[in-house]
Amino acid sequence: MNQREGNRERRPSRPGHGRPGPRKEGPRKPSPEDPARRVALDVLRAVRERDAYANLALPEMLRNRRITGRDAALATELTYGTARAQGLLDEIIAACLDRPLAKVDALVLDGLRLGAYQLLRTRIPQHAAVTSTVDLVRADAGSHVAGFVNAVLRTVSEKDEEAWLDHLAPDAEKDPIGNAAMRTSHPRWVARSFAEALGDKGPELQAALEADDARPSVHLIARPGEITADELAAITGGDVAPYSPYGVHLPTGSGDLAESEPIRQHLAAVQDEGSQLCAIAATKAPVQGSDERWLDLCAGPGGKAALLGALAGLSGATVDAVELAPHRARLIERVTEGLPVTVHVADGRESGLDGGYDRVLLDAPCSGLGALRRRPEARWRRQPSDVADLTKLQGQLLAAALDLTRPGGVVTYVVCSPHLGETEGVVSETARRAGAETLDAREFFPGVPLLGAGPYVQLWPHRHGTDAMFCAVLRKPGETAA
Ligand SMILES: C[S@@+](CC[C@H](N)C(=O)[O-])C[C@H]1O[C@@H](n2cnc3c(N)ncnc32)[C@H](O)[C@@H]1O
Repeated sequence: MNQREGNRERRPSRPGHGRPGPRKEGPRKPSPEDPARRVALDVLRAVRERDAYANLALPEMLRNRRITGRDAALATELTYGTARAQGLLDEIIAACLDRPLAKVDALVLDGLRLGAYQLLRTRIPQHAAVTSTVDLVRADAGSHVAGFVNAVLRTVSEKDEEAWLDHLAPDAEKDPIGNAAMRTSHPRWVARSFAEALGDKGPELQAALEADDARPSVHLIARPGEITADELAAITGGDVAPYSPYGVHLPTGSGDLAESEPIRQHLAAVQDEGSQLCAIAATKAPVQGSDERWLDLCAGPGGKAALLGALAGLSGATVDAVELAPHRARLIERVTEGLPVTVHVADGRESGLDGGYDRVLLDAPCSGLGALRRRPEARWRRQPSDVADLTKLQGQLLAAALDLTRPGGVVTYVVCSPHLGETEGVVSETARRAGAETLDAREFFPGVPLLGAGPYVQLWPHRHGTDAMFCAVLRKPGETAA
């Protein structure tokens, strides 16, 4: 039943797009009665209006409004859950309207998404989900929209999520990718790129998308030479990571990490285990001859540079870290303080550095499709055209990385994406042009299972519990240094 059929008398005259009616000016006061939902709605709005990142905006708002405990947990669940499920929620909301979704005022749509998420994916009672949402939207967009929001949400609540999916999802036989995409709330093009990388449109694609839709645990790195993973796990109450010797997994929902003592003392940092494994691989690939000069060509904000720097310090090497954005270069300086790392603000394609490096890590700018689970709204913000722009830059940076490497030295190419354009496409073409040898990267991920046929490594949330990082290792041809 659509909204016209079921709730005609409740619908407002027309809460038109771009004409939201009377609104309060300036920042709205947090509602004392419902601080959690107020924060969630304000973050969703900031994401939409200012391109804010939910995982940065939310903790800041919680801190500023002094929201803690159960309210903070509820705000987190509602904000991230709604942002992640946005496309699916929109499909369902659209099915309850008698006009295009684009005609609904954006402020009202934020509220409808938040309300629909509560109805479909939480155990919050229907009455509480609807009434609280109506109250919030009324405060933001005016009383005239209250009946409309109430009516739409009541129509949403007539089915549970599974029933909506049965109603709306494409046929699984005819369109398996479209079906899996909708069932796991992913854009179709993202699901297709996963399917192409996995070589599967069936159960494994479904598992990969489901893992990508789940809230991930936070991974920490115990800084080599500062603290061991065992010690860090004991202090934080986490578990030692299965593959990285420096990794610790925290339980989901661990509190404010900025408050964590090991992080405050710079003994540990937040870093996905997949990122740790790729940085370690960059130090493991055998080079022929000297092994003292390392380069991190796209280093900001410095997670991998800090790990490289610590390992370089232990082995007597030094690291040059290049970053285009000055503010990100400053972050590298901060996290590599005391380590043998020199930071350069430059374009990696024309860094002006003297070449002849023994090892180069290129952790290239990428679509981030491999870390969507950590950035709730990202899957709806990214566009297929982003990838085309990025692959050109990635190819240029990889060619520059090979130029800066001495004969016999190695380049490790990493992206946080499984998209074949950014992974195999960039590497095979650039390696061919440069005449570089492709090494079997699986050898530098000891103990990590399910790495496929090689020579590249593609990690996956559903197989490894990591972000979907890609890693290729190339050796520059030519004479070796003594
Ligand atoms: C994937 S991030 C690197 C993450 C980093 N390795 C870490 O572990 O923290 C890519 C970085 O490359 C930088 N970047 C983008 N274009 C660049 C260029 N042409 N030269 C150098 N750095 C660039 C971005 O600003 C971004 O900080």
